[in-house]
Amino acid sequence: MSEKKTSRYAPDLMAGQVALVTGSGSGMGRATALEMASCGARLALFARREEPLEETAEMIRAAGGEAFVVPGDTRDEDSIETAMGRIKEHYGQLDVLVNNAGGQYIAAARDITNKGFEAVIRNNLIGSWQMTRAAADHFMYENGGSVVFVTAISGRTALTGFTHTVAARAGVTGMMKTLAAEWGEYGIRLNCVAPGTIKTEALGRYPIPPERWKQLNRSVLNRMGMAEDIAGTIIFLASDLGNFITGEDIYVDGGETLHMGHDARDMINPDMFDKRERGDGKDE
Ligand SMILES: CCCCCCCCCCC/C=C/C(=O)SCCNC(=O)CCNC(=O)[C@H](O)C(C)(C)COP(=O)(O)OP(=O)(O)OC[C@H]1O[C@@H](n2cnc3c(N)ncnc32)[C@H](O)[C@@H]1OP(=O)(O)O
Ligand SMILES: NC(=O)C1=CN([C@@H]2O[C@H](COP(=O)(O)OP(=O)(O)OC[C@H]3O[C@@H](n4cnc5c(N)ncnc54)[C@H](OP(=O)(O)O)[C@@H]3O)[C@@H](O)[C@H]2O)C=CC1
Repeated sequence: MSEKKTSRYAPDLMAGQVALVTGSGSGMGRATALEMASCGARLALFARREEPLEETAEMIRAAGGEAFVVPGDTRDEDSIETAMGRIKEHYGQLDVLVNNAGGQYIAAARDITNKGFEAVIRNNLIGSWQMTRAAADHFMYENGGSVVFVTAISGRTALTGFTHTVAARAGVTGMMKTLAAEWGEYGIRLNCVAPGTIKTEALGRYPIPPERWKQLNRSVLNRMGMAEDIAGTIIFLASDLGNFITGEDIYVDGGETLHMGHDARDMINPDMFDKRERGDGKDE
């Protein structure tokens, strides 16, 4: 690794380890891949679009790390098998899987069709299961490993307009806990990171005007979450720092799920809400 690489963790924290990060062409997946590389991990980058993945790989290589691209769809078993085969060929091992790929559309529950519900379950629950099962089959039953799932605020709170994805993410959490109980004997640790509202380009795809994000940002820390906030937690869980942690579900949401029934400070000084940031990935 060259001197260009910077990390908040020790530069050899993940030395000798191979990590597969899904959805690593953008947002939190990219931030995680970059920081894992700066900790000495060798990366396999997985998503549907090759070009953004190549950009991430280039960024890693430019910083002196090692990465290669395996395009695929978490919903497609064949592409997952191909990816696992290529990782075996290229690195001969897989120690860490980050199931970060996902997405959904916003809709009122009464407007979600069965087909639409199923599409979101496939993208966010079944896709993660398929990746995890394949990683265990090909690598982790034999050598152990660590799996981190990126979910979303679910379980602790309702999120109207997102019934399908809340169901999927809560499903991932239940699956993770059960697998953690079953697979401890193979040395496989599994955990979830549940982001709150994180400032990535993805939020800009929602049909709301930028100024509305200030009001929607419910973090009590007076800022939006950043992709790096999530990356740091994923690495903590995936690496040896989290060696005795399995079956955990960590919310990284700036206190968004603290559930203030009503914020009475608004009656004392309404100006204190002015500092909230917009969340569509762009500047004010
Ligand atoms: C106002 C916002 C307030 C937010 C408050 C803060 C909350 C923050 C927390 C949010 C948590 C999550 C954040 C993020 O995930 S960021 C990511 C942003 N999302 C995206 O980037 C888009 C992701 N979506 C997709 O990739 C696809 O839509 C999906 C994979 C989910 C489905 O694709 P697929 O190809 O499998 O399915 P089809 O296109 O064939 O469609 C099948 C049926 O699904 C329904 N559908 C699909 N898209 C939509 C849509 N945009 N609107 C309505 N319905 C949709 C539909 O029934 C389809 O069937 P038909 O084609 O027969 O109609
Ligand atoms: N931003 C936020 O506030 C929150 C986000 N989340 C979740 O966190 C994760 C990362 O979010 P964020 O970085 O913001 O979003 P992005 O949209 O930037 O990243 C998601 C990535 O997943 C990939 N992807 C999506 N579906 C598939 C699939 N079926 N197979 C393979 N790759 C896929 C996409 O790449 P490609 O299109 O090339 O396949 C994309 O790069 C997502 O699961 C998201 O739903 C959860 C809570 C809040």
